[in-house]
Amino acid sequence: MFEKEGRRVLAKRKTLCTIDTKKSGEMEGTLERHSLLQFGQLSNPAESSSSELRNELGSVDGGGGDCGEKSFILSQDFFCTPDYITPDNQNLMSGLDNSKDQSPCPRSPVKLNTVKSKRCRQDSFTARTSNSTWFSNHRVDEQENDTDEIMVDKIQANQTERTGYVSHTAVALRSRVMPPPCLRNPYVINESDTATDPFGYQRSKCASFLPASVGGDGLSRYLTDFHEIQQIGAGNFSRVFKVLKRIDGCLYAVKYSTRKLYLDSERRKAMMEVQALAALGFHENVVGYYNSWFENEQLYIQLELCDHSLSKKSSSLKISEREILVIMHQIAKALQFVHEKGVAHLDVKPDNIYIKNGVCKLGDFGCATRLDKSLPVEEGDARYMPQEILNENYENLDKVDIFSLGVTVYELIRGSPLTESRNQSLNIKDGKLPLLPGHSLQLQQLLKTMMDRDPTRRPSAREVMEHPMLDRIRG
Ligand SMILES: Nc1ncnc2c1ncn2[C@@H]1O[C@H](COP(=O)(O)OP(=O)(O)OP(=O)(O)O)[C@@H](O)[C@H]1O
Ligand SMILES: [Mg+2]
Repeated sequence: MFEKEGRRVLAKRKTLCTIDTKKSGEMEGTLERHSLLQFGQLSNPAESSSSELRNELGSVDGGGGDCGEKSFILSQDFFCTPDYITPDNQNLMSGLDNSKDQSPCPRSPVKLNTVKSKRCRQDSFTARTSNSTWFSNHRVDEQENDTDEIMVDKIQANQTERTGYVSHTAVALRSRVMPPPCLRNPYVINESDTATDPFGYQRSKCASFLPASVGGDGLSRYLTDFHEIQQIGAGNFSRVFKVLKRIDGCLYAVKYSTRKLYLDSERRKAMMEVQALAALGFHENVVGYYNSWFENEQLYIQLELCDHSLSKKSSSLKISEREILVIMHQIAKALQFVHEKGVAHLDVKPDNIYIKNGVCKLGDFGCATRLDKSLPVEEGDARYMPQEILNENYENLDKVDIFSLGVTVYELIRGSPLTESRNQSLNIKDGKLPLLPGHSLQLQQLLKTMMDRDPTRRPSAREVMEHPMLDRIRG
C-alpha cells in the first residue's frame, strides 16, 4: 500500500514538473539553469553568463567557492530573510514560535510552483502520511500513471515471494516511499518522554532500517538546500564547510563524514553525535545544532557557524591569563550543562572548542556518551585523556572532561600543541605540571587539581565555574 501511494506522489510530481516547464519568465529560466547545473547537465558551467553571475556572487560571499547561481540566491528576497548571518542566541525552542511575526511575504506564483514540485519529490512520504486529503483530491489525475507502476509492484512482489530475494531497485524504491525510521534517542533521559511519545511503537518497529542512500538518485539535499562557500575545517572523520542556506539566507557550518557509512552499525555510531546534540538542546557555550540527514551514505550535520577553533588561536597568539580564565569559565559552564543532562563529552581539547564573536562553544560530540555507562565508551584524543580511562575505568566520566579541560588550558598557556611524546604524556597523566612562569599560583594550583590522577579529587564542572579565582572575570 505504501508503495502504491508513494508511486502516486511520484506521478503527481511528474505532473507538477510538466506544468512548471510550460511556464515562462526570468525566474523560471534561472531555476531551470540552476537545476541543470546541479545535475551536471550543462556542458560548460564556466561559460559566459554563468561566469558573470559567479563573479558577482563572489563579491558577496567573500570570494570563496563556486557560485553559478546568483539569481537563485538573490531570490531569498522572496522570503523576507536577513542576508548572510547565522542567527544569534538561537534558542531552538523559541525559534518555533511563529505567532510573533505575522507579516506576509511577497508572493511569486512561479516560485511557489517550483518549490511545490521540489517538495513533492523530497518529502513524498511526509506528504503522504500527514495529508491524506491531498491524496484523495489528486487520485484521478494520477490513476493513469499508477497503472504501470502497480504492475511493476506486483511483479516485484511475486518475485520476492518466489525467491525470497528483494532486488536492489525494490529496496531503493521502498527507501523513497517509506517514512524514515523513528529512532529512540539514547541520550534523552526523561522516561516520561517515551511514555507519551506517539511514535514509540514505530520506533521499535523500524529501528533496524536506516536508509542512507537518499540522494543516490542524483538529488542532493546538501546542494539543493545549501550553497557551499568554503571548507573551514577537517577532522579525522569529517570535513566541515561554511555554507549559505538558500531558503533563509543565513550562514551555517555543515559537517559531513568523509567515509561512506555502508553498514547499519556505522551509521548508528555516527548518528550518536547528532542524537547527543539534539538531546542536549540549546546552551550558549555549546555549538548549536540545527539538522542532520543521510545522503549518499554520508551523515550531514548542519551546525551553528563559528569563527574558528581554539587550536588556531593558541598557535598564533599568546593568550593572557584573563583570556585563559574566560575560556575556562565558559567551557566549565558548557560541561556543567552537559553533565547535568547525564552526558560526558570525552573529547575536550582546543580543536573541539570553537570561538564565535568572542564566545567559546564546545563542539564535536562524536565521542559523547552517557554518564551512567549505559552506552559504549569511546575515548577521544589520547593526549587529553586521564590514565583511568585508558585503564577502562569508567566510574567518573564527568571527571574525564575536567581532566581534559585542565590539559587544554595547560596547552593554551604553553602556546604550542602537545606532542604524542610518552614522557610528556606520562607527566601530564600523573598531574605533574611544570611551573608556568607569568601565571598566578592560584591558577596553577587549580590546574593541578583538575589534572589530579585520582578522578574523585578533581573538582566538578560547577566547582570550577564557581572557583573564587574566576571572580576576577565575573566582576
Ligand atoms: N560549527 C563549526 N563552526 C566552525 N568551525 C567548525 C565547526 N565545526 C567544526 N569546525 C572546524 O572543523 C574541525 C573539524 O570538526 P570536528 O572536530 O567536528 O570533526 P571530527 O572529524 O569529528 O574531528 P576529530 O578528528 O576531532 O574526531 C574543527 O576542529 C573546527 O576547526
Ligand atoms: Mg574534532
